[in-house]
Amino acid sequence: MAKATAYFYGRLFAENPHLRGMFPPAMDVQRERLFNALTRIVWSIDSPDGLTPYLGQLGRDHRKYGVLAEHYTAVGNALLATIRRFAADMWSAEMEAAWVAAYTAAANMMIDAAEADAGVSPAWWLAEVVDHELRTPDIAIVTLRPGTPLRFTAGQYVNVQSPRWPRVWRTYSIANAPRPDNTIRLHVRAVGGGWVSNALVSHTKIGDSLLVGPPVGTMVPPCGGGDAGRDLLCVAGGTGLAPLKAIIEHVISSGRRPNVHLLYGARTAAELYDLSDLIRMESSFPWLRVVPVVSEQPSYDGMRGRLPDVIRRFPSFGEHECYVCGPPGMVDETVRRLRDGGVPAGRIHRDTSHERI
Ligand SMILES: NC(=O)C1=CN([C@@H]2O[C@H](COP(=O)(O)OP(=O)(O)OC[C@H]3O[C@@H](n4cnc5c(N)ncnc54)[C@H](O)[C@@H]3O)[C@@H](O)[C@H]2O)C=CC1
Repeated sequence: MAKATAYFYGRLFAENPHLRGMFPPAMDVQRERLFNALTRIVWSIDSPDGLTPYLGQLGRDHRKYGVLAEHYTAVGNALLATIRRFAADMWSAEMEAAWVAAYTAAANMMIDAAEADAGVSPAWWLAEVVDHELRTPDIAIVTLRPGTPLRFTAGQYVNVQSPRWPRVWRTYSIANAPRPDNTIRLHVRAVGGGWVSNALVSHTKIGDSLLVGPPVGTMVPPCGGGDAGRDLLCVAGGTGLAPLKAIIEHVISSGRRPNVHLLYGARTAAELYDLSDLIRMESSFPWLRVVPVVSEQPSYDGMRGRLPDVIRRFPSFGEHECYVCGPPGMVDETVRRLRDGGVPAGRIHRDTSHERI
């Protein structure tokens, strides 16, 4: 696959040199994003119900790059040349016709969504940093106030760009439900080699400006019907807490009173960077139960273990609406355990960074 993506970008930039300037200098994350998007489209081609909203979000999110309708033709040609080359013997005229039709339909959905969005919403927001709190040496909580209101649903995420790294966008979940003052909070861990995360944690201060893309993501709270009445289980690993905190805030502000279990995992007690806030939420909303779980500190005197294992110590969550977010390995294993424990797939909502646009 690495060879095919390298060929694709080589071909795209050779035939359209002016497009290179739209991409960041380092293409590693970009390659992965393209692969994720294409995989998602190919896997969903027979289920347009899921694909239409996904392509709509993808099209709207691409406005921040300055993407125009003609760019889709350039990308389509480079993709076709790549598939033709790598599928070699298996490729036929019928397959090519089917592929062109599928690509054109997908591109048109993205273009239509972007055009409709252009009438009602900015392509990106300039946001002022109004608070910056270092909770551990490498985790910061950054509060932003977008210049014009950014409408989102609890559980969604945004792409963020720092002036330090032009054209490099990284995704962060919004860690709060919509607020009257329009501010949004991000939980950011500086990761090794992470350009944007290090810029946000160590080189950003109150008064700075960042660029924020449109809200995306489908891990949102139940919005009505029978499921809205269910109790909730939220399983958060590290900064994967962010969207789950937003969902819990949303549930609290909706006036509903379901029981909410939040299992909040970190490697050490010191990494439970948001525990004091969560305990405050717990004391004002008695239906919320916060359970901190520490996996790599034998001296910790609370609940110890790995999140997927800890779930088994509780009575079944078979009747709950379950939300899981954190490192991909943790999410995969937790989802598997919940399924094994009798939770139907439709009631498990997940968000991992590798599935992001
Ligand atoms: N910052 C944000 O807004 C969001 C972050 N995320 C993702 O959440 C993750 C958070 O990472 P960190 O804070 O560095 O977490 P971490 O690596 O410190 O781990 C947090 C918890 O997950 C458990 N864990 C880690 N890997 C596991 C595995 N393979 N199997 C079972 N349990 C495992 C740990 O035991 C710990 O309890 C990142 O992958 C990030 O991309 C997801 C959504 C939003």
